[in-house]
Amino acid sequence: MSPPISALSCDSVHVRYGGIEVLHGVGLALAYGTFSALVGPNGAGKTTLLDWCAGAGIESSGSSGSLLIEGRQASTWPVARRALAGLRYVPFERNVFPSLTVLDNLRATQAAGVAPADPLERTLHRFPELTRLLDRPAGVLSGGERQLLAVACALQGPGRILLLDEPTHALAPAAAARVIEALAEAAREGGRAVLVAEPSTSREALRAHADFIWPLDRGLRLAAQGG
Ligand SMILES: Nc1ncnc2c1ncn2[C@@H]1O[C@H](COP(=O)(O)OP(=O)(O)OP(=O)(O)O)[C@@H](O)[C@H]1O
Repeated sequence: MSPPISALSCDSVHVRYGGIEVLHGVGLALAYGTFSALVGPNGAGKTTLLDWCAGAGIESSGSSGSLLIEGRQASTWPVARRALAGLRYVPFERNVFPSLTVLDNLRATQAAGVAPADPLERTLHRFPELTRLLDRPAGVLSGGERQLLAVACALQGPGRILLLDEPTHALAPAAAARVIEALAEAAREGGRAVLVAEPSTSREALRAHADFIWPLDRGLRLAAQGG
């Protein structure tokens, strides 16, 4: 019997910035229905790896590696094709439309004609902080409010493979726990493949909910833990 096809896997990923290699042949694999964490200290290369998987502008910087999305070689695909294949990337910055209101950001992430994966009422129940902000331009939100909105948009949207760079940054412990629980639920109950990059496993909710931890340090990945 052949092994199950990963939602997303990458292998032998090398990335260089201006001749300096910062990822030295790393890889990971994500399965639908699982919640994973890419964990490493500042400068380990977490953002670089997520950017590379999402095709976010570093393809031409001297990088190489294999990327499979549902078993199809996707490393040469442009961002839009990766998105059509179900990949949704929530970068650390510039993760909302600043000139649109919070409500319009939430609407904009839904696919036309497709019921949202997470209806608006559920999103607002999950993140009640957003309710009083619905008419406000996203560009004036605080860092934590913006993170909540970015996560809510990803949960509402149609993406089945979610990559999120430090989604709990700037959040108080209780809100961070709700974000992690919501993402873990999207994986377990929604059948999505979810990967968050975080600097450590100090958040209790992350330790409690992560099916797999992928440690990354100085561009080198150690063996995955969990499963
Ligand atoms: N555009 C760039 N040009 C040159 N070097 C870069 C660039 N972006 C990142 N780097 C370097 O690549 C290495 C990995 O950075 P990266 O941002 O991927 O790490 P990280 O694990 O996400 O760190 P953090 O937790 O601090 O966000 C760092 O040494 C960083 O200085």
